[in-house]
Amino acid sequence: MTESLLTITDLSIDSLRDGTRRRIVEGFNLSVRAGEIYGLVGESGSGKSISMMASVGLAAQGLDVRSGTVNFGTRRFAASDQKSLRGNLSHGVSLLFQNAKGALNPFITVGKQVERVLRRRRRSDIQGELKELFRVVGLNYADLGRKYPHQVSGGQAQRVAMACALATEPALLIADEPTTALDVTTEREMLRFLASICRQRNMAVVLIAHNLSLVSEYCSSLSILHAGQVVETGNLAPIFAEPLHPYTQGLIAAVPDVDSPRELVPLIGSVWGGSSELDRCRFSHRCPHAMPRCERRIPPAVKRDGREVHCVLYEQEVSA
Ligand SMILES: Nc1ncnc2c1ncn2[C@@H]1O[C@H](COP(=O)(O)OP(=O)(O)OP(=O)(O)O)[C@@H](O)[C@H]1O
Ligand code: NI
Repeated sequence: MTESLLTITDLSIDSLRDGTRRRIVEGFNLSVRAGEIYGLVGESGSGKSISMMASVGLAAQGLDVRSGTVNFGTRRFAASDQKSLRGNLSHGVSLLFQNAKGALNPFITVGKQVERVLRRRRRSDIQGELKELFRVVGLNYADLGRKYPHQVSGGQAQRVAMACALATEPALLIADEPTTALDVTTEREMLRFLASICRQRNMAVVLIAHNLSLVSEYCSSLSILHAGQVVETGNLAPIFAEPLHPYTQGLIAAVPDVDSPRELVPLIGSVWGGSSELDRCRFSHRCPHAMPRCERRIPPAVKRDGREVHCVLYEQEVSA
């Protein structure tokens, strides 16, 4: 099996908003191999973006990285050392966000914007490489290179952003809801395309998303995050075949199935409800199986069939 490219271990992050300290990511782990698409799924506010941004040294103001280590290739960093993470990972990691159109500079043609990124690492044959990059992302440089961002479609803008991201030949791409702003057809096209680039370049991708069913079509491994805690993580197939965590079960039950339509089961309650105690399962206030011990400590990690589940329902397996 290929070695892991990026491994995040025991990442914890506090928020310092309004003068109060709040633990918003607790014991986050993730490991992605070269050439693999890794899905990171959870509801809005569950901590997907801040976990990944903090892992590459881009934790925003108001956040305090309390613990964790990041291994990237053969190097190891303390997650709290954001400066050194930023300095060292900026060469191997690219980021892709939603709303590419808004992120591109409206006063510079899309061709020039890709060219600028390209110039940071290449000295020769810039024009040839530029045309090639446009071709790789499925765009024609002659048609689009001289257009300004407002003159291209949302899907085309996202491809331009992808060309910028690929121009540095990253080993890892963190795609934070890259298709949320696109229509369903363009969204699938974009993800299929991402998957093929990932294979061709042996590039690792962490794909952050809300939509579990969509992500599951493209990734081989998955982490499901709830209120800053990973609830279930590992290989996609066993998680889908037999979701163990009640939250994963709820998410999968909420996915419409075209082949066998059934009533959808909406998840009740909000991500951050429940008591503000730190050492507890943060899903217990929404959980149909909640019991008193869920409130007493962070649930243990239980390994089963190529995945790990964090839930007291399986804790007898830890000692077994
Ligand atoms: N700069 C910040 N300072 C303090 N708290 C923050 C900051 N940025 C985000 N948070 C808080 O961290 C939590 C997780 O935010 P994050 O953006 O990672 O969620 P997410 O899972 O990416 O959600 P979405 O799907 O909406 O993007 C939220 O409760 C948010 O309010
Ligand atoms: Ni986010």
